[in-house]
Amino acid sequence: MLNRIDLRGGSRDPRELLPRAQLDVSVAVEQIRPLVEAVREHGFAAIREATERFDGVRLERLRVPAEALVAAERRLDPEVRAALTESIDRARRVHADQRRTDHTTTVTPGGTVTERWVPVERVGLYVPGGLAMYPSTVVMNVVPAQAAGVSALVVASPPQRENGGLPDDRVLAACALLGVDEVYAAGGAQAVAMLGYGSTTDAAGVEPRCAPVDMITGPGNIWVTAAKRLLRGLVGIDAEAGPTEIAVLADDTADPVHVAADLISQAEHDPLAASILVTPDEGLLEAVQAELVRQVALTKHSERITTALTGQQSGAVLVDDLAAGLRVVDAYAAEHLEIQTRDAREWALRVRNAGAIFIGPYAPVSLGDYCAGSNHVLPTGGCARHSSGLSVQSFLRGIHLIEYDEAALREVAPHVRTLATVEDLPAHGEAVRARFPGGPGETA
Ligand SMILES: NC(=O)c1ccc[n+]([C@@H]2O[C@H](COP(=O)([O-])OP(=O)(O)OC[C@H]3O[C@@H](n4cnc5c(N)ncnc54)[C@H](O)[C@@H]3O)[C@@H](O)[C@H]2O)c1
Ligand SMILES: N[C@H](CO)Cc1c[nH]c[nH+]1
Ligand SMILES: [Zn+2]
Repeated sequence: MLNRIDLRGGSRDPRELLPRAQLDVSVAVEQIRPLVEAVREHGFAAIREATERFDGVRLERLRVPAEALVAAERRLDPEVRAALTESIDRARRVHADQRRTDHTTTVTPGGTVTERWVPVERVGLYVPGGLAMYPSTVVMNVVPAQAAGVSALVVASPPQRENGGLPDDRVLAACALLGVDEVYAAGGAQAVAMLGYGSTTDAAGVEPRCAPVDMITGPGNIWVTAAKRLLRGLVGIDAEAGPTEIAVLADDTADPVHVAADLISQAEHDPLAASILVTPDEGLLEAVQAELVRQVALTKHSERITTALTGQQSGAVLVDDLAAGLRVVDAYAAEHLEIQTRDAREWALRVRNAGAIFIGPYAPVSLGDYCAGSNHVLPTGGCARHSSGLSVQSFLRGIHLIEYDEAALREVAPHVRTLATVEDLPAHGEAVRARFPGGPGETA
């Protein structure tokens, strides 16, 4: 089912040989650029037009009324409430430990630098809702933002025809459970543009407008990811968290039934999702291929799963040994990496590039998607080489406070002046000299 890629005995850079989706984000950026520009110029009217085109919903208003949030929370199925509560509780415990404390370094007597951690003020959280509904993503966005101390949280999620043009009911309920009351029925690139530029909230412009945010986080399909890339700079964004990826590094100890189930679980998100098996064991590879055929036939979303598994972004990679497999998964930098080998933890500690690593037979990616306590908003498309998943840190800025007294500045002044001269920026040196009019020796 998966394309077979044989890297045994080869010496080429695995990055050239590894599968990745053909439709890359930069292509999608050009596709959605006119839409983002339209939202910037025409606000609600452009959002409404795009929503009708892509979501099949005619919007009357963007802002979800407070009563609808309360009602969704009341309607929540008790089992779903219990599961969401558990997910929130575990995520809160992990994210509380990520909080940062201010730190002061005494660089010299009388000279200190303090790093103060300050939350971003107003944040837009995107919660997907196209092929699947994502109340769990409300949890993964909101919990770290609240732990960081963000004061204004705004959620945007696609309107659903079945819910009268409001976002999915479980998504609304999750917002209510977490105390988020500013929620907009908008999806795709138009939602990201609305968050970035702001907009009036209804056709008549009667309701208060959605004020622009300082930062946009959250996962989404290729158009959401493209819009975030386009708005980067105007607003902060987290890592690009696009179509889901799973790589499994496995040896002969792995159970092919588990491996296949995990590959399928993430292919379920999107026809563009990527599932990759990396193994030195040809027997395991064949057994997983057979299991995929068997399990896909039994699963609900078999059509999009088959598209994802047979697409050029997915594959079964044969390597000489686990060390070679490690080089492959490092080059790929998967959003999710499972290690199903002997001494799995040892191998996991050697990995350099991955969004999150799931170790051993009892830590499937689905656990992390919902209830491990870890965050499921993770970098895709190779971004794990330079970025991390969503965390408290994503919502904080470290601001340096520089405090030097007269003696401390005098002591270092010659070095400042030397560097200013080297860079041919003499006014920089003068700004120090002006404080010591007594002469070049920095004596007052
Ligand atoms: N990396 C992560 O952390 C992570 C976490 C959860 C989900 N995901 C990914 O999020 C994605 C969710 O995708 P989804 O589609 O279900 O929901 P989505 O909310 O991301 O996208 C739906 C929106 O896309 C827009 N759209 C649809 N077709 C379009 C087109 N042709 N041009 C422009 N816009 C269009 C619509 O307006 C719609 O509102 C999946 O790819 C999933 O793998 C990633
Ligand atoms: N696997 C997704 C991250 O790529 C997260 C998710 C949410 N719901 C189910 N799965
Ligand atoms: Zn998932």
